[in-house]
Amino acid sequence: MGIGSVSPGVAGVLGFLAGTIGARAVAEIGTGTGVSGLALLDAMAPEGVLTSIDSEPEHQGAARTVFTAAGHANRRARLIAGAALQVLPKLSDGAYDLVFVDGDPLEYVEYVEQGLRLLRPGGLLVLHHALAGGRVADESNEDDEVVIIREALAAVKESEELSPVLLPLGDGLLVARRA
Ligand SMILES: C[S@@+](CC[C@H](N)C(=O)[O-])C[C@H]1O[C@@H](n2cnc3c(N)ncnc32)[C@H](O)[C@@H]1O
Repeated sequence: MGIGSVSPGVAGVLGFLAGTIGARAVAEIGTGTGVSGLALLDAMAPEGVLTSIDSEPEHQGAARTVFTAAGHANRRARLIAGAALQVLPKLSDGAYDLVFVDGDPLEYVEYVEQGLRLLRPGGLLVLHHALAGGRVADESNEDDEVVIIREALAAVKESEELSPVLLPLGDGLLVARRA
């Protein structure tokens, strides 16, 4: 899956979701070069803050340049360099309106668990690559990341706190609302 940015369609849906709920606090796993982050910042409440995690500081440097060029003040993007599974436990319970997952697919089960903890009631969990380009539905495919994504989707489906819909955008975008 690499470090590719979200597609324009996925960026559009992210912006639509963040704008519709008037998001003031968004957490993102996988800053990359800032394509999804920019869509979120553009659509969030004017003083809203994006907290975005990436293990590669140079990716975040590129994202910062994009955010600044678009006119977003530094205080609106809290970029945290580090491994997601080390950073996420330090973020506050129930403090986020939307959590966007676009990090390491091998960690998706833990991201779902952490995302649920971070979201306020009514908040949205959004998982990129949820269909892994059709590989998730191919029962003969047992690649590690595909198996883990299936486990993450099962955890979302089985959670009594999450109501999911799966959108055929990019290589699958799962949106789940926390009760
Ligand atoms: C698909 S890219 C994110 C693209 C970004 N959302 C965008 O639209 O521009 C995935 C990013 O996750 C980061 N990443 C991968 N594994 C990670 C981990 N365990 N912890 C934190 N970041 C990670 C990579 O460095 C990469 O920048």
